[in-house]
Amino acid sequence: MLVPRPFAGALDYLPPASAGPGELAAGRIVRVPLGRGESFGCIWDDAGEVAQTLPPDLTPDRQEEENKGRKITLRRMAELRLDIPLLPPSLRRFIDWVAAYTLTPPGMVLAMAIRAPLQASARTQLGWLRAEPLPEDLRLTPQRRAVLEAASVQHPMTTAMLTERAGVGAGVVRGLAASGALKQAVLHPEESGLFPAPQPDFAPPVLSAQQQDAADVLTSALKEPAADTAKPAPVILLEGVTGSGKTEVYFEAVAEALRQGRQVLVLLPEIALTTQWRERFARRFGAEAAVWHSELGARRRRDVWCGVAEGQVRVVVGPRSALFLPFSNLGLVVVDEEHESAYKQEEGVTYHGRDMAVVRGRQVGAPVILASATPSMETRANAEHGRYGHVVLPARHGGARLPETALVDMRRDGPERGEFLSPVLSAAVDRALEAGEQAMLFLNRRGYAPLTLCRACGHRFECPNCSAWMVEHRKRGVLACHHCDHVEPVPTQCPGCGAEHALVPIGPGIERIREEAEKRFPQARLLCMASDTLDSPAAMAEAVHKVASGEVNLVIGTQMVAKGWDFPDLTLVGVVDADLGLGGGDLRAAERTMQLLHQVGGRAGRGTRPGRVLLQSYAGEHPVMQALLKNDFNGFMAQEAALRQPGFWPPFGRLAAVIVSAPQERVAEEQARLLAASAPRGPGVQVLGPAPAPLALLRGRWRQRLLLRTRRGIALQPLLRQWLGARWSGTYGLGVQGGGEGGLKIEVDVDPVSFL
Ligand SMILES: Nc1ncnc2c1ncn2[C@@H]1O[C@H](COP(=O)(O)OP(=O)(O)OP(=O)(O)O)[C@@H](O)[C@H]1O
Ligand SMILES: [Zn+2]
Repeated sequence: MLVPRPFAGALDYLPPASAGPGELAAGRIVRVPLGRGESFGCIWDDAGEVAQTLPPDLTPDRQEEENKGRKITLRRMAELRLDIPLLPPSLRRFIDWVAAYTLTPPGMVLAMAIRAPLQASARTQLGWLRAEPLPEDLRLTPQRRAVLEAASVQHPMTTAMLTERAGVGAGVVRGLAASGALKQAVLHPEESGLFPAPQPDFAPPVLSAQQQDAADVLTSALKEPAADTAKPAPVILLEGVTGSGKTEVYFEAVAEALRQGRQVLVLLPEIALTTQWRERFARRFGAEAAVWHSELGARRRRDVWCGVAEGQVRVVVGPRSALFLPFSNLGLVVVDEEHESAYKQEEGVTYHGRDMAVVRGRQVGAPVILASATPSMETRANAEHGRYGHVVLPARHGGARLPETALVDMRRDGPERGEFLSPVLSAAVDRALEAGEQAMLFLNRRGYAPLTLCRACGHRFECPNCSAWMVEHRKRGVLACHHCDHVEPVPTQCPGCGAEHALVPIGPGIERIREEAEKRFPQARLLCMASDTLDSPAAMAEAVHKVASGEVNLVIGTQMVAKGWDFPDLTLVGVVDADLGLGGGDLRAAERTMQLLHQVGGRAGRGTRPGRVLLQSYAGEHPVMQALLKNDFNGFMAQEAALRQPGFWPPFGRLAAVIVSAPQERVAEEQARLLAASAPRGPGVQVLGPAPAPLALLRGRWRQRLLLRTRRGIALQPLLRQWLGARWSGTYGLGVQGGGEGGLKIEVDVDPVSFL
């Protein structure tokens, strides 16, 4: 029995008194007594794991018995949850694999996988029908009209379905219900059209010759006889310049999997990106894909989860967490924008969604497609060494050209003091807007200003819990820490010297660029897109609609505007601070900046008119800027590889970060030193550190980092287990909070992406 606690493995239980024959199958979700309380669990069948006794803090009375070597009485399961489909074997093996790879207790991985079906209880639910006739005095707004168009007179739909389809908030649905235009009705999952089936041949595009070749490679990977079990299912890198039609091409593979009656999983790095993707999918396949993400209502999550397990859901689109859905018949996995660091989960179970997607595919024999215009170093290396297949789309679709990139040297041609848009960039925006085109200003920083300073005494506002400056958010009137929840009102008086009105914002955030743009381009129809202002899928959908329809002609945004969008009239992209990502010196800073700027530039000129990218930089000679100017992504990556190879940095070696943290700085330092003293050593194995983390203080905890680095052929996990396990046997697993000395915590991050 696997329970959602940080134990090293499964526990033993007696079956419930009432269990019928066949009901005790592995994968069944059950309720069990645990310690003094109760928990859910899943009947597990991993032969390799030794059954564990309950840990002492949960059953203090049993601890003594154990110590005296007496037999332990097994407890009885409380109840079988027959209303939840079995966890299929493939998901159970995946959970085991992720747990072992990331050094996470398997129960914690299980907890992620089965949260959804446990949260909402009953599957019968109520939905809405459109009243017929509609009330005569009904006040109609465009939003209400959209809901009424989405609603049916026969098939009830839930509030979530209606708000999703109409792109409005739940309030609109409630309003319509109150005015009698929507009537409540019982929803039957089978009849409600919850998961309409996508049609593989609904509206196939006419592919260019290049696209067709690429699509053929992908579909033939799916056609290979599954009987050939000696050969693992292929992983294929689909590399295509921005706007080359990668989506259209991998849709052909999706169609093939549908024809074969298999399920498909498409991963996107962020929920925000699903909006345009879903519309395109529905146009191509005549029905929506099932969307999976954390902001769905509990009921919908449960329905999708069960629908995936039972096979009614054919195509799922979602972020990395969708990997843990209980697919029963998975035939294809697509990871779009595979280079995105958003695929890495940094909290709880620290896993990389792209890498785990490859594992998931391999385990069930499903081909995996990794799509990107700027593939990660890891994936490129795998393709170069023949471990992955490689398909390239070298040109944009329909004769569109890649944008011209130019540099604005801020040392020479910079803006006036206190401003951030150079004359060159401003003039270019003016020209684009006058020509009836759209422009985008990109700055990867939320808020108004990243630092606030007292002009009189030099006082700087720092977060009390983190080693980070407080970021001013002027619209909300607060200073906020971007690393913890700390927020305080912007004071009028300096807390250092008491001076009145002496605080000055230093540097720009997106709000400040907006302010400047409003002054400078008074004619522009402006829209600001940042994750804190567009915080729901519906808000996002509305914003996208405004840009696509031309209602807006100047978009100002953070990294969320960089990715995947397809706005044909957008011709100019201005990068306000191209140097922003280069500081900090982490392993992937240059690679990431390159990918981000290349992606954001790739939004320009996707339609009939040519695009232009202007990079404002103080470091024009930097290899990243030079590569962007020459549009030489491959050359840049080859250079980067040459830098990483000699030191066995990934992808030429392996890394795991060990973060030691404690509320007292001294404790963290001491423990990190002790840990370093027992570090594994040997040929090809090295431990770097300890050193204070760049974010030395985070949420009130002092942090020290160690880095274990090995050559490619040497697995990290056994080394980590031996190293950390020997010293920290008091905790119930690694990578989670142990109740150790002085609130000490040791976290392990295999294949780290963030080095903060
Ligand atoms: N064969 C085709 N027929 C019609 N339209 C196409 C075709 N191929 C691509 N397009 C259109 O070209 C545009 C760009 O395609 P798509 O978004 O798939 O490119 P992409 O390679 O995924 O781009 P990015 O990497 O920038 O996200 C879209 O509007 C898409 O509908
Ligand atoms: Zn903070």
